Amino acid sequence: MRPDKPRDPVAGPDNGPEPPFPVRLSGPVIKGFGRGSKDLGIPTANIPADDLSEKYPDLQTGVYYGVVAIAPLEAQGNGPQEGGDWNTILPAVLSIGYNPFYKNTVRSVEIHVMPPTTKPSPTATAQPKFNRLPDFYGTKLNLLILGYIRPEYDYVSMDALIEDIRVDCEVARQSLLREAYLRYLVDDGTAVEGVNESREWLVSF
Ligand SMILES: Cc1cc2nc3c(=O)[nH]c(=O)nc-3n(C[C@H](O)[C@H](O)[C@H](O)COP(=O)(O)O)c2cc1C
Ligand SMILES: Nc1ncnc2c1ncn2[C@@H]1O[C@H](COP(=O)(O)OP(=O)(O)O)[C@@H](O)[C@H]1O
Ligand SMILES: [Mg+2]
Repeated sequence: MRPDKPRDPVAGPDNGPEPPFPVRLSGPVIKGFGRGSKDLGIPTANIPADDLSEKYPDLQTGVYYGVVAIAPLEAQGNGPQEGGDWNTILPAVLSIGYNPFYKNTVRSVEIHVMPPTTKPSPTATAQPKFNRLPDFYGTKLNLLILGYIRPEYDYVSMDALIEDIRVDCEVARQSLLREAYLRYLVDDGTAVEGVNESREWLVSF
Protein backbone atom coordinates (compact mmCIF):
# COMPACT_ATOMS: atom_id res chain seq x y z
CA MET A 1 0.00 0.00 0.00
CA ARG A 2 1.19 3.56 -0.68
CA PRO A 3 3.13 4.95 2.32
CA ASP A 4 1.41 8.00 3.84
CA LYS A 5 4.15 10.58 3.37
CA PRO A 6 4.66 13.69 1.23
CA ARG A 7 6.08 13.28 -2.27
CA ASP A 8 9.31 14.85 -3.58
CA PRO A 9 8.69 17.43 -6.35
CA VAL A 10 11.42 15.99 -8.62
CA ALA A 11 13.05 12.57 -9.09
CA GLY A 12 16.56 11.61 -10.19
CA PRO A 13 19.82 13.60 -10.17
CA ASP A 14 19.75 17.28 -11.26
CA ASN A 15 22.77 16.89 -13.50
CA GLY A 16 21.10 14.47 -15.89
CA PRO A 17 20.22 10.80 -16.35
CA GLU A 18 22.55 8.27 -14.71
CA PRO A 19 22.94 4.62 -15.82
CA PRO A 20 20.93 2.62 -16.73
CA PHE A 21 19.22 5.72 -18.16
CA PRO A 22 18.52 6.71 -20.85
CA VAL A 23 16.70 3.46 -21.59
CA ARG A 24 15.35 3.00 -25.14
CA LEU A 25 12.11 1.08 -25.73
CA SER A 26 10.06 0.86 -28.91
CA GLY A 27 6.95 -0.88 -30.07
CA PRO A 28 3.59 -0.65 -31.70
CA VAL A 29 0.79 0.69 -29.50
CA ILE A 30 -1.32 -2.29 -28.47
CA LYS A 31 -4.64 -2.77 -26.65
CA GLY A 32 -4.49 -2.91 -22.88
CA PHE A 33 -7.27 -3.84 -20.48
CA GLY A 34 -9.29 -0.77 -21.44
CA ARG A 35 -9.16 0.69 -17.94
CA GLY A 36 -6.91 3.71 -18.44
CA SER A 37 -9.48 5.98 -20.05
CA LYS A 38 -12.65 4.27 -18.86
CA ASP A 39 -11.90 3.77 -15.16
CA LEU A 40 -9.23 6.33 -14.42
CA GLY A 41 -9.70 9.00 -17.11
CA ILE A 42 -5.97 8.63 -17.78
CA PRO A 43 -5.21 7.11 -21.22
CA THR A 44 -2.01 5.06 -21.40
CA ALA A 45 -0.46 3.88 -24.65
CA ASN A 46 0.56 0.28 -23.97
CA ILE A 47 3.54 -1.22 -25.82
CA PRO A 48 4.75 -4.85 -25.68
CA ALA A 49 7.22 -5.63 -22.89
CA ASP A 50 9.41 -7.72 -25.28
CA ASP A 51 12.05 -5.01 -25.78
CA LEU A 52 12.33 -4.68 -22.04
CA SER A 53 12.88 -8.39 -21.41
CA GLU A 54 15.48 -8.59 -24.18
CA LYS A 55 17.44 -5.39 -23.68
CA TYR A 56 16.91 -4.43 -20.03
CA PRO A 57 16.07 -7.61 -18.10
CA ASP A 58 17.19 -6.01 -14.83
CA LEU A 59 14.99 -2.90 -15.00
CA GLN A 60 12.75 -2.92 -11.94
CA THR A 61 9.00 -2.45 -12.03
CA GLY A 62 7.81 1.03 -11.12
CA VAL A 63 6.88 4.50 -12.34
CA TYR A 64 9.27 6.40 -14.61
CA TYR A 65 9.49 9.62 -16.62
CA GLY A 66 10.90 10.22 -20.06
CA VAL A 67 10.18 11.48 -23.55
CA VAL A 68 8.34 9.91 -26.49
CA ALA A 69 7.84 10.26 -30.22
CA ILE A 70 4.99 8.73 -32.16
CA ALA A 71 5.43 7.76 -35.83
CA PRO A 72 3.96 10.65 -37.84
CA LEU A 73 3.13 8.91 -41.16
CA GLU A 74 1.23 6.05 -39.64
CA ALA A 75 -0.65 8.49 -37.50
CA GLN A 76 -1.79 10.45 -40.53
CA GLY A 77 -5.48 10.31 -41.15
CA ASN A 78 -5.88 8.90 -37.71
CA GLY A 79 -6.17 12.25 -36.14
CA PRO A 80 -3.27 12.98 -33.84
CA GLN A 81 -1.68 15.50 -36.19
CA GLU A 82 -4.79 17.63 -35.84
CA GLY A 83 -3.62 18.39 -32.33
CA GLY A 84 -0.57 20.13 -33.77
CA ASP A 85 1.75 18.39 -31.31
CA TRP A 86 2.65 15.61 -33.67
CA ASN A 87 5.98 14.59 -35.14
CA THR A 88 7.60 16.06 -32.08
CA ILE A 89 9.17 14.79 -28.89
CA LEU A 90 6.73 14.95 -26.01
CA PRO A 91 7.07 14.46 -22.23
CA ALA A 92 5.78 11.21 -20.77
CA VAL A 93 5.18 9.40 -17.52
CA LEU A 94 4.86 5.64 -17.46
CA SER A 95 4.41 2.55 -15.38
CA ILE A 96 6.17 -0.75 -15.89
CA GLY A 97 4.76 -3.69 -14.00
CA TYR A 98 1.73 -5.57 -12.80
CA ASN A 99 -0.58 -2.73 -11.65
CA PRO A 100 -1.00 -4.07 -8.08
CA PHE A 101 -4.32 -2.17 -7.76
CA TYR A 102 -5.69 -4.36 -10.59
CA LYS A 103 -3.54 -7.43 -9.83
CA ASN A 104 -2.49 -8.06 -13.44
CA THR A 105 -0.64 -11.32 -14.07
CA VAL A 106 1.33 -10.05 -17.06
CA ARG A 107 3.82 -7.20 -17.02
CA SER A 108 2.80 -4.13 -19.02
CA VAL A 109 4.51 -0.95 -20.20
CA GLU A 110 1.96 1.90 -20.12
CA ILE A 111 2.79 5.40 -21.24
CA HIS A 112 0.77 8.54 -20.54
CA VAL A 113 1.80 11.17 -23.09
CA MET A 114 1.73 14.66 -21.57
CA PRO A 115 1.31 18.04 -23.29
CA PRO A 116 4.45 19.99 -24.25
CA THR A 117 6.18 21.60 -21.25
CA THR A 118 5.62 24.99 -22.93
CA LYS A 119 1.89 24.64 -22.24
CA PRO A 120 0.39 25.07 -18.76
CA SER A 121 0.13 21.79 -16.87
CA PRO A 122 -3.44 20.39 -16.87
CA THR A 123 -2.65 18.31 -13.77
CA ALA A 124 -1.36 21.07 -11.48
CA THR A 125 -4.72 21.40 -9.69
CA ALA A 126 -6.77 19.08 -7.51
CA GLN A 127 -9.31 18.75 -10.39
CA PRO A 128 -6.92 17.54 -13.08
CA LYS A 129 -7.70 17.13 -16.77
CA PHE A 130 -5.42 14.42 -18.07
CA ASN A 131 -4.06 14.88 -21.58
CA ARG A 132 -6.20 13.23 -24.29
CA LEU A 133 -5.12 12.81 -27.91
CA PRO A 134 -7.01 11.14 -30.73
CA ASP A 135 -6.38 7.35 -30.56
CA PHE A 136 -3.17 6.08 -32.13
CA TYR A 137 -3.40 2.29 -31.76
CA GLY A 138 -1.06 0.37 -34.08
CA THR A 139 1.32 3.31 -34.46
CA LYS A 140 5.01 2.84 -33.66
CA LEU A 141 6.19 4.65 -30.56
CA ASN A 142 9.76 5.34 -29.44
CA LEU A 143 10.30 5.93 -25.74
CA LEU A 144 13.39 7.21 -23.96
CA ILE A 145 13.17 6.63 -20.20
CA LEU A 146 15.22 9.22 -18.31
CA GLY A 147 14.50 8.55 -14.65
CA TYR A 148 12.78 6.51 -11.96
CA ILE A 149 10.02 8.03 -9.83
CA ARG A 150 8.67 5.39 -7.44
CA PRO A 151 7.58 1.75 -7.00
CA GLU A 152 4.08 0.65 -8.04
CA TYR A 153 1.62 0.42 -5.15
CA ASP A 154 -1.79 -0.93 -4.31
CA TYR A 155 -4.28 1.75 -3.17
CA VAL A 156 -7.25 2.03 -0.81
CA SER A 157 -9.37 3.48 -3.63
CA MET A 158 -9.33 4.38 -7.31
CA ASP A 159 -9.33 8.07 -6.34
CA ALA A 160 -6.12 7.54 -4.38
CA LEU A 161 -4.51 5.88 -7.44
CA ILE A 162 -5.65 8.74 -9.70
CA GLU A 163 -4.31 11.37 -7.28
CA ASP A 164 -0.92 9.61 -7.14
CA ILE A 165 -0.73 9.46 -10.95
CA ARG A 166 -1.62 13.17 -11.04
CA VAL A 167 1.36 13.84 -8.75
CA ASP A 168 3.51 11.57 -10.98
CA CYS A 169 2.63 13.84 -13.93
CA GLU A 170 3.79 16.88 -11.96
CA VAL A 171 6.98 15.15 -10.76
CA ALA A 172 7.71 14.07 -14.35
CA ARG A 173 7.11 17.60 -15.64
CA GLN A 174 9.28 19.29 -13.00
CA SER A 175 11.99 16.68 -13.44
CA LEU A 176 12.04 17.20 -17.22
CA LEU A 177 12.07 21.00 -16.88
CA ARG A 178 15.64 20.81 -15.50
CA GLU A 179 18.26 21.87 -18.04
CA ALA A 180 20.01 18.50 -18.22
CA TYR A 181 16.69 16.81 -19.11
CA LEU A 182 14.95 19.54 -21.11
CA ARG A 183 17.56 19.16 -23.85
CA TYR A 184 16.06 15.75 -24.70
CA LEU A 185 12.77 17.54 -25.46
CA VAL A 186 14.01 20.78 -27.02
CA ASP A 187 17.19 21.26 -29.03
CA ASP A 188 19.12 23.91 -27.06
CA GLY A 189 22.01 24.03 -29.53
CA THR A 190 24.58 22.57 -27.14
CA ALA A 191 26.42 19.40 -28.09
CA VAL A 192 26.09 17.17 -25.05
CA GLU A 193 27.36 13.64 -25.57
CA GLY A 194 24.58 11.23 -26.45
CA VAL A 195 21.72 13.73 -26.36
CA ASN A 196 21.54 14.50 -30.07
CA GLU A 197 21.89 10.79 -30.88
CA SER A 198 19.01 10.07 -28.53
CA ARG A 199 16.86 12.75 -30.14
CA GLU A 200 17.64 11.43 -33.62
CA TRP A 201 16.81 7.89 -32.52
CA LEU A 202 13.50 9.09 -31.07
CA VAL A 203 12.21 10.55 -34.33
CA SER A 204 13.58 7.89 -36.69
CA PHE A 205 10.82 5.52 -37.77
C1 LIG B 1 2.24 7.32 -14.13
C2 LIG B 1 1.49 6.07 -13.83
C3 LIG B 1 1.59 5.49 -12.56
C4 LIG B 1 0.90 4.34 -12.25
N1 LIG B 1 1.03 3.80 -10.99
C5 LIG B 1 0.32 2.69 -10.67
C6 LIG B 1 0.43 2.11 -9.36
O1 LIG B 1 1.18 2.58 -8.49
N2 LIG B 1 -0.31 1.01 -9.09
C7 LIG B 1 -1.15 0.44 -10.03
O2 LIG B 1 -1.80 -0.53 -9.71
N3 LIG B 1 -1.25 0.94 -11.28
C8 LIG B 1 -0.53 2.05 -11.63
N4 LIG B 1 -0.62 2.58 -12.88
C9 LIG B 1 -1.29 1.80 -13.91
C10 LIG B 1 -2.76 2.07 -14.07
O3 LIG B 1 -3.46 1.30 -13.13
C11 LIG B 1 -3.02 1.62 -15.49
O4 LIG B 1 -2.47 2.58 -16.37
C12 LIG B 1 -4.47 1.39 -15.78
O5 LIG B 1 -4.85 0.22 -15.13
C13 LIG B 1 -4.75 1.29 -17.25
O6 LIG B 1 -4.45 0.05 -17.77
P1 LIG B 1 -4.78 -0.32 -19.29
O7 LIG B 1 -3.82 0.41 -20.16
O8 LIG B 1 -4.54 -1.82 -19.37
O9 LIG B 1 -6.19 0.06 -19.58
C14 LIG B 1 0.07 3.74 -13.23
C15 LIG B 1 -0.03 4.32 -14.50
C16 LIG B 1 0.66 5.47 -14.81
C17 LIG B 1 0.54 6.07 -16.17
N1 LIG C 1 -2.26 11.31 -23.69
C1 LIG C 1 -2.32 10.05 -24.12
N2 LIG C 1 -1.37 9.16 -23.75
C2 LIG C 1 -1.44 7.89 -24.16
N3 LIG C 1 -2.40 7.39 -24.96
C3 LIG C 1 -3.37 8.22 -25.37
C4 LIG C 1 -3.38 9.58 -24.95
N4 LIG C 1 -4.47 10.17 -25.51
C5 LIG C 1 -5.10 9.23 -26.21
N5 LIG C 1 -4.47 8.04 -26.15
C6 LIG C 1 -4.96 6.82 -26.83
O1 LIG C 1 -5.65 6.07 -25.84
C7 LIG C 1 -5.17 4.72 -25.82
C8 LIG C 1 -5.07 4.19 -24.41
O2 LIG C 1 -6.26 4.23 -23.69
P1 LIG C 1 -6.48 3.17 -22.52
O3 LIG C 1 -7.79 3.53 -21.94
O4 LIG C 1 -5.29 3.09 -21.63
O5 LIG C 1 -6.68 1.85 -23.33
P2 LIG C 1 -5.86 0.48 -23.34
O6 LIG C 1 -6.33 -0.27 -22.15
O7 LIG C 1 -6.24 -0.17 -24.64
O8 LIG C 1 -4.40 0.83 -23.25
C9 LIG C 1 -3.79 4.76 -26.42
O9 LIG C 1 -3.44 3.54 -27.02
C10 LIG C 1 -3.90 5.90 -27.42
O10 LIG C 1 -4.37 5.39 -28.67
MG1 LIG D 1 -3.47 1.81 -21.66
